Amino acid sequence: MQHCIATVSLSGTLPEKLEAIAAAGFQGVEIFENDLLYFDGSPRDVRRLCQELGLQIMLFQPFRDFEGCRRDRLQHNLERAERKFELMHELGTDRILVCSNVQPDVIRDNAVLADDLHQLAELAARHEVLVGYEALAWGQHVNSYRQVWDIVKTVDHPNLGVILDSFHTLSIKDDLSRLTEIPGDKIVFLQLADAPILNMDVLEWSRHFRCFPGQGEFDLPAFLGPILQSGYQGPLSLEIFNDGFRAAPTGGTAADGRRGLLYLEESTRARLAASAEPSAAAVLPQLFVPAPQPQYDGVEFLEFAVDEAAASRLARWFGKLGFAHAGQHKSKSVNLYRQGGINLILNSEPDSFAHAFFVAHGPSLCASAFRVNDSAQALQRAKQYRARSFESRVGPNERQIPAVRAPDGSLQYLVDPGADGSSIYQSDFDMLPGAAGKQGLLTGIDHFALGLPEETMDAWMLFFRAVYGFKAENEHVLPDPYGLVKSRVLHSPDGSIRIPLNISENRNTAIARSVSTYRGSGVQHIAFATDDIFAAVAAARESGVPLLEIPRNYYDDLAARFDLPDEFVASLAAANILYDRDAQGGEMLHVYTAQFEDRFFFELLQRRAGYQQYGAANVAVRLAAQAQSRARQQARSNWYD
Ligand SMILES: O=C(O)c1ccc(O)c(O)c1
Ligand SMILES: [Mg+2]
Repeated sequence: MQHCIATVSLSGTLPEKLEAIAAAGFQGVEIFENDLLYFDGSPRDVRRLCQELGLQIMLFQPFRDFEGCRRDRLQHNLERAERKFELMHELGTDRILVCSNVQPDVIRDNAVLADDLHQLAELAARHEVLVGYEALAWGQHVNSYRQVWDIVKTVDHPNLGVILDSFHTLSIKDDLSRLTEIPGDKIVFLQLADAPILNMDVLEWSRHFRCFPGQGEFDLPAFLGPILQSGYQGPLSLEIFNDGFRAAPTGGTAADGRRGLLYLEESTRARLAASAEPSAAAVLPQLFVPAPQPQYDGVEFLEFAVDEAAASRLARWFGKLGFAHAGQHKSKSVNLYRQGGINLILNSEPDSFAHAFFVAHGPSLCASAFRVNDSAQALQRAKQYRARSFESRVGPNERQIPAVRAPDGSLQYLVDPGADGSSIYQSDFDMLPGAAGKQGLLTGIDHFALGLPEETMDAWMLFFRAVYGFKAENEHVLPDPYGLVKSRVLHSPDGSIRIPLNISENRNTAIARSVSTYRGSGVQHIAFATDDIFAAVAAARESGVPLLEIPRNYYDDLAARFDLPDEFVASLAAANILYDRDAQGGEMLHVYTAQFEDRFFFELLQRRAGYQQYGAANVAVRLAAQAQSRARQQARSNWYD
């Protein structure tokens, strides 16, 4: 379908916005009146600029507080409209949005509103433009698309139709069943926005918290599906009022918007394909179908960008945690460490992607690799979703692994089993005696958590949902001793890959400090799975892994909360193991290591009886314990001691 976006959705000057919109591949644009007012050129200049960029001006908006106004204002309002119609000729657009009146003195009589809109439609006919009437959710009298449709039906004029906006309909949980009543050709325009579910004043919610499809929590396919079924063929247009977007780099936001519309098309298509109605089958050919999302089988490896010195320090940590040095790259300064099904790579190759990443961020996670059933297909899907692919320099006989750039520029490799059954390591590495992987106590990567700059969370959500088909779990707000942390887990549909994403608005929380240390997003911790947490802790202690100490008070509370036997609680306390239990009796037992150079730490974790969460209740305990440990360390290192 054709894609359009309102200029209000982006930061920058009008020419900057238009350039970004064209570069992202939109066919059209809604000119928001304020953007025109602030532009130091004529409407004809805007028209020319759009033409040069290959953009069609699909709508001009908004026109406010027209219908049902004070009777002595009506003539003035019609004259005001006429001036806008003339302006639209200069812009070269034939559609205008009239939003429902929000003035307290509006006349609450649909016959009067219909009469006013009839006069407006007559005027529009003389100017050969179309008027679309939109219900604002906070409209004084008209606040639902159902009222708008009733009035438009009454007026019954070829130059007046309906404008639908998903925000105004879904924010008030409006009845969607009458959407199919509106014939497609009576829908003048269709605006789409997602949003997080928030309990707040609807006007404030709309003006500050809208986001792109796939970034929020609205059921947009339930809204778009019926509209397409009733024959709407016009563009899908984004109209996003969002404080973060107004401040974010223009090009990236526009690109996210395009991805959001593609994702909405794919999700709506899936919904309609499951329907038995013939009108649903009829619209499928219009909708975006990318390559199917891959099937996943866990994390293949995690790769760290390091220099020689950091490589040897981190390798010592890996050794203490039971990893074997399993391979040495044939042509690069890259080493593989392995235990159970876990592969960790240290990359200190000068003049490489990892090196550039190291220079920018210091010791950090520069790449992760997902095991997929078909990496070529997974890469194709990523490209269809306009992700950037990456090709690394490979030596002779080394394997080129398909890779995609994540929103922060780090890499995500897509690794499939390969036709000849050989592993990616066999072709590129000289394998060492420990190559089979030490049969240690750690068996796999349960999850790895990232800390993100606050304003980038939306982009990550959409990227993982669209490109990889990951699911987003509900947001948790967690207390850090110095502020709040918001955490949302993304996981592959089968649960084999889990990535908690964390943001914080406060400046001194663990997440905020992580963002400042890395100068951007970065890995916060990596959780290794074990089948025997007590043995894993004993082994870690034995080899001198510093573990995070948990206060005694925590265990007293635990005994009370879960009614656990005293000896069990004592054994947890002795090992600094945190505990959680879900409603079905599933259990999680976990410990944390100290931080590696104030950047990231490891978690050893055992899930029992199908426990699926992350011990959110324990995060606050961990954050407080980490803050205390940092304070102790600082006290020890004071210069005057
Ligand atoms: O917030 C507003 O005023 C506003 C204006 C125009 C729209 O199309 C809309 O959805 C909201
Ligand atoms: Mg709107």
